[in-house]
Amino acid sequence: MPKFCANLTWLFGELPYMDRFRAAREAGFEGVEVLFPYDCPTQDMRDQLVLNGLSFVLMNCPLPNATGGPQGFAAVPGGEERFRRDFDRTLRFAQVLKPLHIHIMAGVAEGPEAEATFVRNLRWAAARAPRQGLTIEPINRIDMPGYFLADYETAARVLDAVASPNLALQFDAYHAHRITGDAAAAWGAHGHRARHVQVAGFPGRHEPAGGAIDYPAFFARLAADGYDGWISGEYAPATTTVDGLGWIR
Ligand SMILES: O=C(O)C(=O)[C@@H](O)CO
Ligand SMILES: [Mg+2]
Repeated sequence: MPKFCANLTWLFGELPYMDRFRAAREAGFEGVEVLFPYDCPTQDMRDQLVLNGLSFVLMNCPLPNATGGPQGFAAVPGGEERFRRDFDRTLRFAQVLKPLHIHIMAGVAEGPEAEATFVRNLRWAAARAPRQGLTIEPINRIDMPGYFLADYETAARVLDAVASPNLALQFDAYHAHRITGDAAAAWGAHGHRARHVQVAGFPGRHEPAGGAIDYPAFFARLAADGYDGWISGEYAPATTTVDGLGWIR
């Protein structure tokens, strides 16, 4: 049985943030992720997780940049100090929130020097928090122009170079389809590196149903491959969140 979790940054947006935890539980989810859980009282959020018996699956590093500047510095040459400071701040939140994974964002950069910077920073982070699950995620450059990590071959090289047991691939089927044109084939080639999966329909990034990605087949493939991590709904509901949850059944 797949473990589905709800991305509360995208789902249940009809509700105030703190009410989304109970709504997710009532809708049948056993886990949630929040991309940037930084601007709410951390203990209140922890209480919601415990009260509703929810696993906290994932959060992002770094904190959102309130000045509208770049999001993520892990692959930005010259941004090492900023990356380390941000990572340590994320770890302080993580001590309370206890996420299974922290997704480390690469930021906007390009070229071999950026890749070398990414590897160095990830090695540092993996050693700094050896018991914390960490992920990196290829994100398509149409949605995030200039984002460094925008293909699976680079992700594979970086993961091999870092070679740390607590760093793995975050496989977002929506991005995979936009990057490669075939999410299922990308999973076939790279899914063995994944410890976290996110899903959304293509091309609209609504519910994972009825678009270009055959999700019933994709979920069956994950199960056949022995994937036992979480599958997160990270999409913009086409109508209301609850009305759109038929895909889980
Ligand atoms: O954009 C995505 O897809 C993500 O998973 C986010 O973590 C990026 O903010
Ligand atoms: Mg994603």
